[in-house]
Amino acid sequence: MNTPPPESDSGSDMLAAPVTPPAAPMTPSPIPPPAHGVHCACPHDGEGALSLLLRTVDFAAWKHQCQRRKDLDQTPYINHPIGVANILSSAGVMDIAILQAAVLHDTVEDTHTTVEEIAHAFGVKVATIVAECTDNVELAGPERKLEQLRTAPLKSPEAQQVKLADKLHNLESIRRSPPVGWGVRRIQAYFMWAKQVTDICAPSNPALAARLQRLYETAYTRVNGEYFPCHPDVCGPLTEEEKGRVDSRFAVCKAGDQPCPRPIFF
Ligand SMILES: Nc1nc2c(ncn2[C@@H]2O[C@H](COP(=O)(O)OP(=O)(O)O)[C@@H](OP(=O)(O)OP(=O)(O)O)[C@H]2O)c(=O)[nH]1
Repeated sequence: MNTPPPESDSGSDMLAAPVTPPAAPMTPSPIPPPAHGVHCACPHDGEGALSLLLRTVDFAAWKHQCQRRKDLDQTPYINHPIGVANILSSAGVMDIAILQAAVLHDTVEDTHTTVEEIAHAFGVKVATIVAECTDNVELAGPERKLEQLRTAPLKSPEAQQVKLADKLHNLESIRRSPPVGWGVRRIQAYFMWAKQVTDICAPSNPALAARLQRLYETAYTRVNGEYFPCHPDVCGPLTEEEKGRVDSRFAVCKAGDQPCPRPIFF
């Protein structure tokens, strides 16, 4: 007895179509292949801005996948570069190369990525901005900070805008949830140094500069239950609105969520 052909829900003419064996199932790999390493050329022919930006975010997420921020909640590192790009875009920056450079700005400094790799994947303009935003990691902390001050006026307006957004994101995250172990003095020292850098870069994007100025004038942080001005020289008195903001660090957590109990360092 002949067995009937398997039923199809795709209409009768599908029954007449030649049967092709199903493709072999893909073996899941523990680590997905770095699509960005396979794809090259910059940008891909005909690639739209949205696709290009997503490819850039995917590349950066891959590179930062093992890294966490220094805050108590051990936020995934990639939140920072995405946040920096979002600050620029919400300030009206539409140059896709600047947004891509923002997403990639810490890949060379903090991962094994090279400027050449970025140039290959995303083009020379993006790679040049990223290189300008990359500190010389061979310098010790204080020298690196002086070097940022020395080089800030020499940077392109594109790189200066990324620096403004980078600092704004770092400062806002310090205000909300300072890195583990940072006391008031360290927070204030970071704010004072950051202001010197952003004052130099301010003309590249007045809207971002104005946001930073507001932050310097209003930001407080809470350490051991006490409120302190983040920038001791320019900050005004503590307002109720600011107090609420400082206290809102758990606002993004759902009820029952806990911050990571133990710092993880990579
Ligand atoms: N605010 C904040 N910063 C964090 C956090 N996690 C990591 N960082 C990074 O730490 C650096 C600031 O800490 P510092 O003590 O001043 O720098 P250092 O560890 O490299 O010496 C910043 O990078 P940088 O390259 O040294 O300075 P920048 O040029 O990005 O400002 C910032 O991106 C976090 O949770 N909050």
